[in-house]
Amino acid sequence: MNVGDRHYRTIWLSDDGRSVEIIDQRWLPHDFRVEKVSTVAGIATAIRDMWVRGAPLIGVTAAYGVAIQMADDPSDAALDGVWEVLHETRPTAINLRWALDEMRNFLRPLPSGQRAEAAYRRAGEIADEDVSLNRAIGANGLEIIKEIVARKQPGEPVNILTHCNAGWLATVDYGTATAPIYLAVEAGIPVHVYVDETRPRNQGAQLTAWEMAGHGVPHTLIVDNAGGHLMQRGQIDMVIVGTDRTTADGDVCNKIGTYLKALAAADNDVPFYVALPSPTIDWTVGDGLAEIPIEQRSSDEVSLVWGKTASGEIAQVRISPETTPAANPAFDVTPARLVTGLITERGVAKASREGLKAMFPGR
Ligand SMILES: CSC[C@H]1O[C@H](OP(=O)(O)O)[C@H](O)[C@@H]1O
Repeated sequence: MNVGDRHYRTIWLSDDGRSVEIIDQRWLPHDFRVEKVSTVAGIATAIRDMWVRGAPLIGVTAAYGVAIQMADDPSDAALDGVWEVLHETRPTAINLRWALDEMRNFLRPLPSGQRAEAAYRRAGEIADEDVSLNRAIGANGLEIIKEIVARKQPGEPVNILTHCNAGWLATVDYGTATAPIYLAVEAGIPVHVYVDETRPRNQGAQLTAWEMAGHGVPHTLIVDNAGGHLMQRGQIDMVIVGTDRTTADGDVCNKIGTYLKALAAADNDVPFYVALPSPTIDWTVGDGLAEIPIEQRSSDEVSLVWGKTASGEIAQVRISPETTPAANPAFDVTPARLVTGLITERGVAKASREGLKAMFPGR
C-alpha cells in the first residue's frame, strides 16, 4: 500500500539479490523503519520477535529465509535445517509450515546447484500470489459490503469492526480483512471501521489505525471490551477478522479476543466474517480447540506497554506491579458455529467441512 506517496510491500528482495528488506512493524505508528535481513538467524529473529507478523507475511518471510539458506548452503541437510529453525519460531500460524513445506517440496528434487536461484524465484512467486489472493478476497468481501450498504440510508456508512491487524501489514499487500475495506473505499462506498486496540501487543491501535489513517479510511479506535457494547446498540453492521489457522471444519484460530467478539456478534445477530487465503486452511485439522497449538508469549507483553512519550521518545512503561505474574495466550479459537462465512479468494464459504470442500473440491 502507499506510505505517503510511495508504494510499499511489507517485504521485498534487496538490490543485492540475496537479502530481503522488511518494514519493522515494532516501531509503528511512531517510526517507519526498514530493516535489511541477510541471514537465516536474522529471518528467525524477525519472525519470532514480530518485526514482521501476520500469518501470510510470516509464511513469505520464511520462504525467503529458505532462499537465503540455499544461497549459503544448498545441501539437503541445510534444507532440512532451515525448515526446523524457522518452523519453531512461532507455532500457531499455519502459513509458516505451509510456506516451508512448499519451498522444501519444490527444492528437494532439484540439483543443489540450481536450488538458490529456484528458491528466490519461488519465494517471489509466493509473495506475488499472496497479493493476488488478497485482492480476490477483497472483491468477494466487497460484495457483502455492497449488500449491507444497499439496506442503509444513502450516504450512511457500513460500520465494520475488526480485531487485531489483518491488514496489508499482516500480508505482502492489501491484507485479508482489510482488502474488502480498501476496495470499498476505492469504489466510493461509505465505510467506517471500528478498530479494536487488541491488547496486549496493540496491533489494532498501532498498526490497523496507522493503515486506516494512511489510506483515508474513516475509523475509530476502541478498547477491546467496547465491541459488544456497540453491537448491542446496533452500531456494528458486520465484523471482519483475519485468521492464523482455520481448520477443515471451519474453526477459526485468530488473535486473542476474537472468540469474545464472535460471541457478542452471535448474541446480537451481527454477521461475523473471517477473511483468509487458502494457505491459511489447515486441512489436516478438524477440531481447532483440541488441535491448534496456541502460542504463549512473554508476560512482559502484558505487564509492559510501548508508546511515545511527550518528548517524542519511543519507550516502554510498566502498567502492573513488578511482582504480579501475567499470562499471555496470543490466540484463541472461534468455533465454526459462530462464523457467518469464510471470505476466501474463490468466494464466501460456509464455515463447515462441506462448505470448504465445495469451495476447494480438490482438497
Ligand atoms: C492475515 S493474518 C493476521 C493475523 O495475524 C495476527 O497475529 P500476529 O500479529 O500475532 O502475527 C492476528 O491474529 C491477525 O488476525
